[in-house]
Amino acid sequence: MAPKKPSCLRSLLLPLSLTLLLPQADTRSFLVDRDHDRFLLDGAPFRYVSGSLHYFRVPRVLWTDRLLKMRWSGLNAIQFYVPWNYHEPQPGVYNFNGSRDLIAFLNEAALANLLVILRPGPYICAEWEMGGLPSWLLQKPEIHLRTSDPDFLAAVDSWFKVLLPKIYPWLYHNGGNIISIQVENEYGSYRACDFSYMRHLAGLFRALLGEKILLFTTDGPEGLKCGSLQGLYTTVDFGPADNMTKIFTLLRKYEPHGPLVNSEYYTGWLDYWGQNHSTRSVSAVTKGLENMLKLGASVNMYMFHGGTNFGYWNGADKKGRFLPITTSYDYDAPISEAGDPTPKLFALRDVISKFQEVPLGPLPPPSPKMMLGPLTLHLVGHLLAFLDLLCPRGPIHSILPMTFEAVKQDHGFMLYRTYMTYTIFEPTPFWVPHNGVHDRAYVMVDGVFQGVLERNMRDKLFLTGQLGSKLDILVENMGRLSFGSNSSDFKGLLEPPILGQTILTQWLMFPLKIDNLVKWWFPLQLPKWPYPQAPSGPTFYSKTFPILGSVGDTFLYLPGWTKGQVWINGFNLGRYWTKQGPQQTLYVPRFLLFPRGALNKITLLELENVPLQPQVQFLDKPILNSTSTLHRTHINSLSADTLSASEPMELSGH
Ligand SMILES: CCCC/N=C1\SC[C@@H]2[C@H](O)[C@H](O)[C@@H](O)CN12
Repeated sequence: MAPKKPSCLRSLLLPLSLTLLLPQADTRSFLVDRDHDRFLLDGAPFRYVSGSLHYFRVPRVLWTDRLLKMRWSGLNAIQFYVPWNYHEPQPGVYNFNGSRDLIAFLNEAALANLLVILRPGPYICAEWEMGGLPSWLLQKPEIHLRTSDPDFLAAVDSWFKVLLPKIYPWLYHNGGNIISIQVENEYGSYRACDFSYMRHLAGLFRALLGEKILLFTTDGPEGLKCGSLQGLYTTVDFGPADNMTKIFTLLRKYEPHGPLVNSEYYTGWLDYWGQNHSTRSVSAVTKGLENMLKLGASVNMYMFHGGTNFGYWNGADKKGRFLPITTSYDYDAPISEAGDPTPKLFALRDVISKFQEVPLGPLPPPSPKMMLGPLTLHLVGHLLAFLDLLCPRGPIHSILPMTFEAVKQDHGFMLYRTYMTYTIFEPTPFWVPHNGVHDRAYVMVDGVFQGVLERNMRDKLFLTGQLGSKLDILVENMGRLSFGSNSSDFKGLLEPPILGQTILTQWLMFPLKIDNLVKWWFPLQLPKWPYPQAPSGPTFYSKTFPILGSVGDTFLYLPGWTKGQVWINGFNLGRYWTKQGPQQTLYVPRFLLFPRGALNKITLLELENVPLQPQVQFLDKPILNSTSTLHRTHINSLSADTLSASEPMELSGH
């Protein structure tokens, strides 16, 4: 389906027979039939069986593959968010190119014969950085996010006046494939409960999208009171372990008539670094789906394909302590992070086939996988040795430390530097009051790594140093809170650190542009290391390697490394945290790799400790469920030849 075109042009684009069959834009409709508790599509009873996938977690070259697999699974619709921060990196600067080409994704979905349930926010949650809100909103520190705060609404209006006109032609009644649009996201779970805000959003959507498009809200059962709004169709979200009858009965208090809708039926769940890998059983998920379909409900399965939090895009939760989301968003979904069908997919397809026609024909086979290595990486240099290149504009000086937001550093890392104003002979406590490290701080004195301070976890180190010694603190932003009562999750040193009895002042802030360095400046002449000790702490390692045969999808395995960031041929693959788990491998889509002997390059920024053998491997299977304790047993279980293989060998691509 293409967006609205003059009917004469449409008839030229389509064979006459098809033109006669397809309803013209002026007769296309997607409506709620309250008399019969159902949807109507072009006047005929319709129920959607939908699945969520996020274009912003899947490289564009893989969109078609994932969408066709979802169509083959029996889905007739997909649901996805639009992350504001993915498209407006700075105020008034917009990016809808490449893997951000939202219209191209809508078109790919149309070509796969999939309708679309769109969720443009402005807040989206989704375990995405700051729930999709741009961090530059926090340059006004007093802003009240997700409320009728005029500063927040002004930014929202400006963003939606760019976004919504782009999707207008893609609304179903205009000839496109968007059948409904969600306003906000689980607003009832947010402390503000600001109806003026929700009414403002509803008014903005109506003003820019017209009266015909179905607008809806989604909330958990406990959020319906503050999350629903008159004029917006109310839907719920719940998983296989929840009481469907009880929740749908509660929903009927808000929508006495019209189709029952579960907008997020959880097929799996998210993972946090340091916690066990989450799964949901095939039997429970399929049973719950069948029960809902028997009721005539429309259902969206969250997630149907999870994908990956590449780069720094993961969000975080707060459950007693700060919990960053892992790089993998596999979600134990029916389609795996690498795009492979799982037993859960086939079981769900069988259930769907009992209620509606599913496409025939074979599902595309799993993608070719490859193993490689182990590769031995070499030391490129300590992060401090590249400071001039990492911060070409030079540092910002301030008496007190400044946050990432104050210096307009959205993601990644910032170095904070001060100088010791007296000699400290005895190990002296060093800490940041009020849990003020957001989120991890790698502390160095004259280039020597002293240890890590971690939000909620580790708040004190003991330091010594000379008068005039450099005290360097590399602070890592581990992703802003994507759920919970306060999304104003400022990053950096939120308070001036204290050494002994001294509040440390006179700071230099170096916002680091690491991705630019990795992309453009490596390989470099090894910079001179100005300190007597060997580099320790944040250090770059790298390896250039050929792949002799064809390439396949693969999973980067970093045994013995601690925590850091990885780039493959300049692409930021995401964070690793081998020491914490449960994720032990990073998904590497084959299109990132050069085949047939061309040179590839892997670059690591290891933040803590490098293994004695600085090796990595590429495996043909992911390891997502191995916390550090389990991990050692897992290492032992890996076949000896896998671990002891010599340097790069011919690919076992298959
Ligand atoms: C008890 C759950 C409250 C938080 N809601 C969640 S956790 C996983 C999912 C995604 O974040 C999704 O974006 C939310 O809308 C609902 N949900």
